[in-house]
Amino acid sequence: MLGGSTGEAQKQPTAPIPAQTIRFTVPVVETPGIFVIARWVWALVRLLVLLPVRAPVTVALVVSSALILDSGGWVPLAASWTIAVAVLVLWWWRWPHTFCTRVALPALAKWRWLTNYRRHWQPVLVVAGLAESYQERRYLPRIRRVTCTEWADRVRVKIVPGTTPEDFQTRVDALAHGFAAPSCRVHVNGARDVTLEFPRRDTLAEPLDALPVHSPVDLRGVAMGRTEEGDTWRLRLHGTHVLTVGVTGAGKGSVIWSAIRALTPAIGDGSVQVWAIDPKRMELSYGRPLFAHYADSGESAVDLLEQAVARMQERAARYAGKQRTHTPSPTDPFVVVVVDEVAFLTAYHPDRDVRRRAENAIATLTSQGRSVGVCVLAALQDPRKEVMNLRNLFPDKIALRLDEASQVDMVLGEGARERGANAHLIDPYLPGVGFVKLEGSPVPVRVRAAFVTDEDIAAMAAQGLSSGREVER
Ligand SMILES: Nc1ncnc2c1ncn2[C@@H]1O[C@H](COP(=O)(O)OP(=O)(O)OP(=O)(O)O)[C@@H](O)[C@H]1O
Repeated sequence: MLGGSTGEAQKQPTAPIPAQTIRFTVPVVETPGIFVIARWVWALVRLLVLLPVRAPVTVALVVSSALILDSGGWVPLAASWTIAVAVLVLWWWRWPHTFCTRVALPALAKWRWLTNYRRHWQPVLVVAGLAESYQERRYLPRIRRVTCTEWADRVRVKIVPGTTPEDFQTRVDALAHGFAAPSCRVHVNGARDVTLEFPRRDTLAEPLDALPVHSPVDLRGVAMGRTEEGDTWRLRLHGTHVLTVGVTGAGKGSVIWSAIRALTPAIGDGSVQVWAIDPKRMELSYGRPLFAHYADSGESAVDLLEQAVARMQERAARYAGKQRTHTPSPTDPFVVVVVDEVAFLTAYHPDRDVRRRAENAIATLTSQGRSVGVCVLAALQDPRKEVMNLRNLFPDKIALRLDEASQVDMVLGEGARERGANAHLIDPYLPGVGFVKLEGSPVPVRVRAAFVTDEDIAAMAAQGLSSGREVER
């Protein structure tokens, strides 16, 4: 018989775990004072040797001032400084651009590095959770370089191995607040190499007048307004569909009108047609002469959409087996179907049949219209699925001011808010400001649409008609 019962062999759940007999640990050896002092001396020598390389201008100024003071006294020193300042003022006055890029911005970058980024780097990154610990050592992302543009600071960072740029992208709010900036955006340069961009001022605070119209029209990027970096914001229309979302007063009208304005020369020569649906009768009615078709009631809007579907299908049948892309021409114009407040047709219209037909037509146009030269440019106030379940059929989306943080990802796609697209925080006094994703980059860009006034629209309508275009009704 085996010794002991099964019950005896079982461990009591409360029984203490026996201590290990031998534990291996790293011995702690006290560092002798001489080593500590030697390290400080080495750091000081290294600093003095590297200083002329790291700050050549400052070192040259200090050394030359000291030499002048030593050889001639205070008067020659004051005279030299006066001449140097006069030369700088002359430079700034005669060549402000080169003064800015060669003197002012590099000096500002040094100042910002010293007083903001270098000073707060460790605490901000540790508290934001971007410093890593391994075997009791802390690893901190390293600042490679700080540069300044006219409106932002750019901090180039070498990230800790094992972390990813996404770790920074998900902490942009913490970084922005930590370095006292209104926002922060992360650009990936390469492996372990990112740039953090901190705006110093809002370049989009001032409204933008309607942009000049250029002919011929480039449908791959019509000029809509300005990006935060000061470039022209261009929106592709041919081969895509665009959904603009924003609360009432967010400036959806300025997005629609900026696009139509850029198309005016092509509307004039007949290679582009705009078909407009205007349920509010306020937004688009002013530019009626520009539109090939116009509808302002539920039934007429659905008729217009179904007509666009028929045109699209006729074209697709004609192209089948012969051509795979559409080239705009007066015989086969590029059709832009503009739908203001699309939810009126898809969710709010009392007639169920109108809602169903409108949804079917929009779904058909957005899923099949791209390659045959039909684009839907729609505006919407509420992006929730119950209101607009077709939003994913629009490849390009623009998020103007939104009501809730959760709506940002609904419009711009998952992770957009974490990457800094705070569309819910846009100032109500900045209509036309929003976020877009430009082609080839997951990072949302802040933009402002130009404001097209009623007078501009009247002039555009006159131009469209004076080109001899016949308006279909
Ligand atoms: N890009 C812009 N720049 C400056 N001001 C603008 C801009 N866009 C709109 N505004 C101002 O904001 C007001 C509201 O704009 P708009 O009517 O385009 O908003 P909306 O989003 O279409 O609102 P709704 O859905 O209620 O029609 C305009 O009357 C205009 O004064």
